[in-house]
Amino acid sequence: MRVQVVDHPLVSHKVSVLRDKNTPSPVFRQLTEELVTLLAYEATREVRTVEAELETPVSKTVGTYFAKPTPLVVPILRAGLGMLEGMTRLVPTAEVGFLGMARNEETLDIITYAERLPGDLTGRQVFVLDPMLATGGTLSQAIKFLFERGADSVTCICLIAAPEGIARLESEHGDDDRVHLVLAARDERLNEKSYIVPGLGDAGDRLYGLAH
Ligand SMILES: O=P(O)(O)OC[C@H]1O[C@H](OP(=O)(O)OP(=O)(O)O)[C@H](O)[C@@H]1O
Ligand SMILES: O=c1cc[nH]c(=O)[nH]1
Ligand SMILES: [Mg+2]
Repeated sequence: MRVQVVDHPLVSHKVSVLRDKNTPSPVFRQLTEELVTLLAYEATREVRTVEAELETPVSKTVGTYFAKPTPLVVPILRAGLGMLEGMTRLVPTAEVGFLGMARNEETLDIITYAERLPGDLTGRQVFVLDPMLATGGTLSQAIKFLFERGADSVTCICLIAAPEGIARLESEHGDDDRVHLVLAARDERLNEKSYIVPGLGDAGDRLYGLAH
Protein backbone atom coordinates (compact mmCIF):
# COMPACT_ATOMS: atom_id res chain seq x y z
CA MET A 1 0.00 0.00 0.00
CA ARG A 2 1.32 3.42 -0.93
CA VAL A 3 0.53 6.45 1.22
CA GLN A 4 1.00 9.90 -0.25
CA VAL A 5 0.49 13.12 1.68
CA VAL A 6 0.20 15.93 -0.86
CA ASP A 7 2.62 18.58 0.31
CA HIS A 8 1.65 21.88 -1.32
CA PRO A 9 0.94 25.38 0.06
CA LEU A 10 -2.48 25.47 -1.65
CA VAL A 11 -3.44 22.24 0.09
CA SER A 12 -2.09 23.32 3.51
CA HIS A 13 -3.87 26.67 3.32
CA LYS A 14 -7.23 25.19 2.36
CA VAL A 15 -6.98 22.44 5.02
CA SER A 16 -6.25 25.06 7.68
CA VAL A 17 -9.37 27.07 6.78
CA LEU A 18 -11.38 23.83 6.73
CA ARG A 19 -10.21 22.94 10.25
CA ASP A 20 -11.34 26.27 11.71
CA LYS A 21 -14.54 25.75 13.70
CA ASN A 22 -15.75 29.19 12.58
CA THR A 23 -15.70 28.26 8.88
CA PRO A 24 -19.36 28.09 7.79
CA SER A 25 -20.86 25.22 5.76
CA PRO A 26 -20.93 26.99 2.36
CA VAL A 27 -17.20 27.79 2.60
CA PHE A 28 -16.48 24.30 3.97
CA ARG A 29 -18.23 22.72 0.98
CA GLN A 30 -16.39 24.94 -1.50
CA LEU A 31 -12.98 24.19 0.04
CA THR A 32 -13.70 20.47 0.15
CA GLU A 33 -14.34 20.47 -3.59
CA GLU A 34 -11.23 22.52 -4.30
CA LEU A 35 -9.07 20.22 -2.20
CA VAL A 36 -10.35 17.12 -3.94
CA THR A 37 -9.42 18.55 -7.30
CA LEU A 38 -5.88 19.15 -6.08
CA LEU A 39 -5.58 15.66 -4.56
CA ALA A 40 -7.18 14.02 -7.59
CA TYR A 41 -4.43 15.41 -9.80
CA GLU A 42 -1.95 13.24 -7.83
CA ALA A 43 -4.32 10.32 -7.28
CA THR A 44 -5.02 9.85 -10.99
CA ARG A 45 -1.39 9.75 -12.08
CA GLU A 46 -1.66 6.05 -12.86
CA VAL A 47 -4.99 6.02 -14.64
CA ARG A 48 -4.65 3.70 -17.64
CA THR A 49 -4.47 5.42 -21.00
CA VAL A 50 -4.50 4.47 -24.69
CA GLU A 51 -3.10 6.27 -27.67
CA ALA A 52 -5.14 7.10 -30.74
CA GLU A 53 -4.63 9.18 -33.81
CA LEU A 54 -6.20 12.60 -34.10
CA GLU A 55 -5.96 15.53 -36.41
CA THR A 56 -5.17 19.04 -35.23
CA PRO A 57 -5.87 22.01 -37.53
CA VAL A 58 -2.21 21.67 -38.53
CA SER A 59 -1.32 17.97 -38.75
CA LYS A 60 -2.04 14.42 -37.70
CA THR A 61 -0.72 13.37 -34.32
CA VAL A 62 -1.22 10.76 -31.62
CA GLY A 63 -3.31 11.69 -28.58
CA THR A 64 -3.56 10.09 -25.13
CA TYR A 65 -6.97 9.20 -23.75
CA PHE A 66 -8.41 7.33 -20.77
CA ALA A 67 -8.60 3.62 -21.51
CA LYS A 68 -11.85 1.65 -21.19
CA PRO A 69 -13.33 0.75 -18.78
CA THR A 70 -13.25 4.30 -17.45
CA PRO A 71 -12.32 4.97 -13.80
CA LEU A 72 -15.07 4.41 -11.26
CA VAL A 73 -15.50 7.03 -8.53
CA VAL A 74 -17.16 5.91 -5.29
CA PRO A 75 -18.05 8.56 -2.71
CA ILE A 76 -18.86 7.14 0.73
CA LEU A 77 -22.08 8.79 1.88
CA ARG A 78 -22.66 11.16 3.48
CA ALA A 79 -19.44 13.10 3.81
CA GLY A 80 -17.82 11.67 0.65
CA LEU A 81 -20.61 13.20 -1.40
CA GLY A 82 -19.09 16.61 -0.68
CA MET A 83 -16.01 15.47 -2.64
CA LEU A 84 -17.79 14.19 -5.74
CA GLU A 85 -18.16 17.40 -7.69
CA GLY A 86 -14.46 18.26 -7.24
CA MET A 87 -13.51 14.83 -8.61
CA THR A 88 -15.89 14.68 -11.57
CA ARG A 89 -14.84 18.18 -12.62
CA LEU A 90 -11.35 16.75 -13.19
CA VAL A 91 -12.46 13.37 -14.59
CA PRO A 92 -15.80 14.10 -16.28
CA THR A 93 -15.93 10.76 -18.11
CA ALA A 94 -15.65 8.73 -14.88
CA GLU A 95 -18.59 6.60 -13.82
CA VAL A 96 -19.91 7.06 -10.31
CA GLY A 97 -21.09 4.40 -7.84
CA PHE A 98 -22.27 4.97 -4.28
CA LEU A 99 -21.62 3.36 -0.90
CA GLY A 100 -23.63 4.58 2.09
CA MET A 101 -21.77 3.75 5.29
CA ALA A 102 -22.07 5.13 8.80
CA ARG A 103 -20.01 4.63 11.92
CA ASN A 104 -21.97 4.01 15.10
CA GLU A 105 -20.37 6.66 17.30
CA GLU A 106 -20.74 4.52 20.47
CA THR A 107 -19.63 1.08 19.26
CA LEU A 108 -17.64 2.27 16.19
CA ASP A 109 -19.32 -0.55 14.22
CA ILE A 110 -19.88 0.29 10.58
CA ILE A 111 -23.26 -0.16 8.92
CA THR A 112 -23.57 -0.21 5.15
CA TYR A 113 -27.02 1.23 4.46
CA ALA A 114 -26.79 1.79 0.71
CA GLU A 115 -24.93 0.31 -2.21
CA ARG A 116 -25.29 1.31 -5.85
CA LEU A 117 -22.33 -0.01 -7.82
CA PRO A 118 -21.79 -2.05 -10.98
CA GLY A 119 -22.11 -5.76 -10.10
CA ASP A 120 -18.79 -6.61 -11.73
CA LEU A 121 -15.79 -4.38 -11.15
CA THR A 122 -13.31 -6.55 -13.06
CA GLY A 123 -10.65 -4.37 -14.63
CA ARG A 124 -11.87 -1.21 -12.93
CA GLN A 125 -9.60 1.34 -11.31
CA VAL A 126 -11.68 2.61 -8.39
CA PHE A 127 -11.33 5.97 -6.61
CA VAL A 128 -12.96 6.08 -3.18
CA LEU A 129 -13.82 9.49 -1.74
CA ASP A 130 -14.11 9.99 2.02
CA PRO A 131 -12.81 13.09 3.80
CA MET A 132 -11.97 11.34 7.08
CA LEU A 133 -9.90 8.22 7.82
CA ALA A 134 -10.19 7.79 11.60
CA THR A 135 -10.08 4.20 12.97
CA GLY A 136 -10.05 2.91 9.39
CA GLY A 137 -13.15 0.75 9.94
CA THR A 138 -15.11 2.37 7.13
CA LEU A 139 -12.38 2.30 4.50
CA SER A 140 -11.32 -1.20 5.48
CA GLN A 141 -14.83 -2.50 4.73
CA ALA A 142 -15.16 -0.43 1.57
CA ILE A 143 -11.84 -1.67 0.14
CA LYS A 144 -12.71 -5.28 0.98
CA PHE A 145 -16.08 -4.95 -0.71
CA LEU A 146 -14.61 -3.41 -3.88
CA PHE A 147 -11.96 -6.14 -4.24
CA GLU A 148 -14.61 -8.82 -3.69
CA ARG A 149 -16.45 -7.31 -6.68
CA GLY A 150 -13.26 -7.63 -8.76
CA ALA A 151 -11.75 -4.11 -8.68
CA ASP A 152 -8.24 -3.91 -10.15
CA SER A 153 -7.02 -1.19 -7.81
CA VAL A 154 -8.47 1.03 -5.10
CA THR A 155 -7.20 4.56 -4.55
CA CYS A 156 -8.68 6.29 -1.50
CA ILE A 157 -8.69 10.09 -1.50
CA CYS A 158 -9.07 11.48 2.02
CA LEU A 159 -8.62 14.96 3.39
CA ILE A 160 -7.43 14.01 6.88
CA ALA A 161 -6.17 10.72 8.29
CA ALA A 162 -5.22 9.54 11.77
CA PRO A 163 -2.08 7.42 12.17
CA GLU A 164 -4.27 4.69 13.76
CA GLY A 165 -6.42 4.41 10.61
CA ILE A 166 -3.41 4.39 8.29
CA ALA A 167 -1.83 1.65 10.46
CA ARG A 168 -4.99 -0.45 10.22
CA LEU A 169 -5.01 -0.26 6.44
CA GLU A 170 -1.24 -0.97 6.38
CA SER A 171 -1.83 -4.08 8.48
CA GLU A 172 -4.48 -5.29 6.01
CA HIS A 173 -2.92 -4.18 2.71
CA GLY A 174 0.74 -3.47 3.54
CA ASP A 175 2.10 -5.67 0.73
CA ASP A 176 -0.64 -4.90 -1.75
CA ASP A 177 0.40 -2.39 -4.39
CA ARG A 178 -3.19 -2.23 -5.68
CA VAL A 179 -4.09 -0.01 -2.71
CA HIS A 180 -3.15 3.67 -2.70
CA LEU A 181 -3.98 6.34 -0.13
CA VAL A 182 -3.79 10.03 -1.08
CA LEU A 183 -4.14 12.53 1.77
CA ALA A 184 -4.13 16.26 2.37
CA ALA A 185 -2.92 15.80 5.98
CA ARG A 186 -1.77 13.11 8.38
CA ASP A 187 -2.88 14.21 11.86
CA GLU A 188 -1.61 13.45 15.38
CA ARG A 189 -3.98 10.85 16.83
CA LEU A 190 -7.52 9.82 17.71
CA ASN A 191 -9.16 11.09 20.89
CA GLU A 192 -11.16 8.95 23.36
CA LYS A 193 -14.22 9.20 21.07
CA SER A 194 -12.17 8.17 18.04
CA TYR A 195 -12.32 11.65 16.52
CA ILE A 196 -9.24 12.83 14.70
CA VAL A 197 -7.04 15.34 16.61
CA PRO A 198 -6.73 18.13 15.63
CA GLY A 199 -8.97 17.09 12.71
CA LEU A 200 -11.95 19.19 11.73
CA GLY A 201 -14.79 17.59 13.69
CA ASP A 202 -17.53 15.57 12.03
CA ALA A 203 -17.10 16.14 8.30
CA GLY A 204 -20.66 15.04 7.44
CA ASP A 205 -22.15 17.44 9.97
CA ARG A 206 -19.97 20.32 8.84
CA LEU A 207 -20.97 19.74 5.21
CA TYR A 208 -24.64 18.99 5.68
CA GLY A 209 -25.70 19.73 9.27
CA LEU A 210 -26.33 17.46 12.23
CA ALA A 211 -27.25 13.88 11.32
CA HIS A 212 -29.43 13.28 14.39
O1 LIG B 1 -12.35 5.56 9.98
P1 LIG B 1 -13.64 5.45 10.72
O2 LIG B 1 -13.46 5.33 12.22
O3 LIG B 1 -14.52 4.38 10.16
O4 LIG B 1 -14.41 6.85 10.57
C1 LIG B 1 -14.46 7.53 9.37
C2 LIG B 1 -15.86 7.64 8.86
O5 LIG B 1 -16.63 8.52 9.70
C3 LIG B 1 -17.24 9.53 8.88
O6 LIG B 1 -18.49 9.14 8.41
P2 LIG B 1 -19.75 8.99 9.39
O7 LIG B 1 -19.84 7.58 9.89
O8 LIG B 1 -19.70 10.08 10.41
O9 LIG B 1 -20.97 9.20 8.41
P3 LIG B 1 -21.50 10.55 7.74
O10 LIG B 1 -20.61 10.78 6.56
O11 LIG B 1 -22.90 10.23 7.35
O12 LIG B 1 -21.42 11.66 8.75
C4 LIG B 1 -16.26 9.69 7.76
O13 LIG B 1 -16.80 10.35 6.64
C5 LIG B 1 -15.85 8.26 7.48
O14 LIG B 1 -16.73 7.60 6.60
O1 LIG C 1 -12.77 13.03 13.29
C1 LIG C 1 -13.64 12.37 12.69
C2 LIG C 1 -13.75 10.97 12.82
C3 LIG C 1 -14.70 10.31 12.13
N1 LIG C 1 -15.54 11.00 11.33
C4 LIG C 1 -15.46 12.36 11.18
O2 LIG C 1 -16.24 12.95 10.42
N2 LIG C 1 -14.51 13.00 11.88
MG1 LIG D 1 -20.42 11.83 10.34
